[in-house]
Order: sequence, then C-alpha cells, then structure tokens
Amino acid sequence: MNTTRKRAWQGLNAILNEGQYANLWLRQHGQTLSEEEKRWVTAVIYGVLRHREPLRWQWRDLVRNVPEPSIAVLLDMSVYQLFYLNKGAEYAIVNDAVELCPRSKKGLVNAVLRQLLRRGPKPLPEPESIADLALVTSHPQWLLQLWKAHYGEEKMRRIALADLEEAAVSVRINPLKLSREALAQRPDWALESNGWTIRTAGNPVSDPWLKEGKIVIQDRSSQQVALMLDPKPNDTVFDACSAPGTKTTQLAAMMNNEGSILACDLHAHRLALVEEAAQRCGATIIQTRTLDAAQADQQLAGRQFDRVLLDVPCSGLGVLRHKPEILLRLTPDSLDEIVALQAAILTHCAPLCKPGGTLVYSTCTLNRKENDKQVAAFLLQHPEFELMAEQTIFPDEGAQDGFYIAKMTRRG
Ligand SMILES: C[S@@+](CC[C@H](N)C(=O)[O-])C[C@H]1O[C@@H](n2cnc3c(N)ncnc32)[C@H](O)[C@@H]1O
Repeated sequence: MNTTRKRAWQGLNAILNEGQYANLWLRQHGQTLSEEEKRWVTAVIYGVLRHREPLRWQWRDLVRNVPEPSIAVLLDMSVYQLFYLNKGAEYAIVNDAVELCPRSKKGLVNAVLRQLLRRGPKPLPEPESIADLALVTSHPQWLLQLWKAHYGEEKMRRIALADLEEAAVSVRINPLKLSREALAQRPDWALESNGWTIRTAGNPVSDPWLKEGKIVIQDRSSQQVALMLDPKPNDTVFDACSAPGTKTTQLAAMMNNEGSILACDLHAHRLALVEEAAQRCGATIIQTRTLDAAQADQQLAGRQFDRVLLDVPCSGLGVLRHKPEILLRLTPDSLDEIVALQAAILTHCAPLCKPGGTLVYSTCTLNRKENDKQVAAFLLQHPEFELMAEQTIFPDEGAQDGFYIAKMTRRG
C-alpha cells in the first residue's frame, strides 16, 4: 500500500466533503510527509480539485447511482492518477484504491476502475457551449454566464481555461531584511522592473530566506495593491482588513519602517498572523487591533489617516488557480451578501481618510458588482472622493491572480 495515496484521499475528503481549505489541510498534515511525498499529495489534491467534473464524467456512466461521497472521491482520485498523471502504475493504483475502501465497496471500486482501464479515457467535448465549458473547466454555469455578461464571451472562456493551469508562485523582496545587493549575489534570481517581484529559479517555498523574512510569497497582482496605495515614510496608514498581513508588511517596507500602520481585522486569531508576519519581516511600525471595518468610523472616532487600504473580503474568483475549492461553496446568494458587506466597509472606513489622503479599495475577485460597480456606487454617494486610477487584472494575462484595484483621493 502506497501511504501517500491514503493521505491524498484523506485530504480530498476533508476538502470536498468536510469543507476544509486545501492550503490549510496541507499545512497541517504535510509535516508528517517527506518533501517528495508532499509534492505528490499536493499535485494530486489540486489536480482533482481543478478537474473534478471531467474526472467524475469519466466514470459516472459506469454506475447506476453515485456512491457515498468518500468512495466517489476515491474514484475521482484514481481516475486522475490513471488518466492525468499516467505514470504506468495502473494496477498499483487500482489495487491501492480497492485496499483503501471498506469491504462493502471493494467490488464496486474494483469493477469501475478495471472497466476504465479497458476503456481508456473518453475524449472530452470541445468546450464550445457553456454547458461543455462548465464540464471541461469545472466552473458552474451560472458563473460562466456572469463572466460572459461582465467581460464578454471570449474573455469568459479565457478566464475559465486559465483557471485550469497550475498556480504560479510569486515572491517579493523584503528590503527591511534583504538588500538589493545581497539579492544580486544570487545568480539565478533577479528583481523585476517594478522593484519588488523576484524572478526565482527552483522552489522558493522551501527557501530558507522565507523563514528569515527576507522574501515573502505574494502574488504579483497582490503586490500591485500596495504599489497603488504608494505610502511614503512618515505617513499614517489604516489597513482595515489586514490579515494575514502580506500587504501590511509590504507597506511597512515601502515606508522604510518610518511612520505608523494600524492593521485591523475582524478576527483576532487572524491578526495573530499579521503580528507573526511583522515579526518575521522586521516591520516595527505595525500596531494591530481587532475591529469590524463596517463600524470603523465609530470604533476609531476622531482619527484620520494619510492612506487607507480596504483590501476587503470578497468572493475570490480571481484566485481560483490557487484555491479551486472556492467554487465548491460559492452561490449567487453568497455573492450578494459579500457585496453588501463591502459596501458597508467602504462607507464606514471612508471618513477615516484625511482630506487630501488616498483610499485604495481592492479585491481578488472577478465580479463587477464587487469591483468597479461597487466603487462607482460609492463615488456616486461620496462626491468628496475622486477616482484616480482603476485596474482589473485578469488571470489569463500572465502568471498572476485576478485582482481589482481602485485608487481614490479625498478632495482637500
Ligand atoms: C482579502 S483578506 C485580506 C488580505 C490581507 N490584506 C493581506 O494582504 O494579507 C480579507 C480579510 O478581511 C477580514 N474581514 C472580514 N470581514 C471583516 C470586517 N467586517 N472587518 C474587518 N475585517 C474583516 C478577513 O478576516 C480577512 O482577513
């Protein structure tokens, strides 16, 4: 029995059937695995999550009823190994799947997988209709319709297909701990023209510089948010939704640890992550405070800041390459709830921006109601703010997440 298959199955059950997040499960359970095992389990978990509809479509016609969720996931995972990884270990894959499942299901799993081995992979339909694109990309049809309405049919198609690609890992320099000269000593790494993103060779996730806070894993679109806020040394900054602190620590570095940042979040346990990040990165100007950003004007009455960052909770439709499981839980109704929360955060944080100050609103989603329409509605009600720049970053346009960033100033 290959125990890594058992771990991957346990992980997929936790994520698909018990609502856990893949990255958190892997962080928690990956410690018991070797680096090589962890890489394999990670690849299988994300591969099954990204291709869950076509995987099930491969075996669905071979059973009368879909078996209980854990057995269905075992079949999905086995099909992924047989048809997508294709390492020539077919019989070991089938035997391990049969051994993993309870006695009462062994016959079913064995029969389905052996029929699949005989039949081989069914070719997927060309993703021409929305229904076929939904099958091929494992995106719900309602989301494809929404993207079609918001961004046009061609863009909708490109975004959905881009989500099937493996997520790129981007790295940013932390100049509070790593000088550009020291970085230049590393021949296979180079700083990109924005002065923050490092082009890396190898796997930065296990690089010792990460634990030392010299570099930070941060998507290049996410880095762009802090660049748009553009804080200067000695500014006062309010970061309303700051956890886990990836942008907060970038802001501190941009300010060269001069000035002050009030980093808030609704959840105290998440603010602890901001404090850890600040410690690791040597960012000394960050104070944390638990706060509901939708009531920030009451909780911080009398205070105003040079720069306000509202990196609000969102539906996450721009980061599906990193978190494909988002699609398992999202519904049109949950989108509407989040739009209302974002509107409240904008309304109740805006008064904390000084006249002449800068307000940046950002999301990692692709949904115009959370993005440009949200900001347009805010501006209509708040003529004291002026839109200076607005950017939607799409995941099909490079190795980056989808993001929306709006930069506003408060008239003096
Ligand atoms: C997109 S994440 C922020 C990411 C963070 N800015 C970074 O770069 O690491 C959104 C955050 O908003 C927090 N949040 C959700 N509702 C909130 C509220 N009502 N007030 C303040 N924070 C909230 C969540 O806990 C989450 O940490």
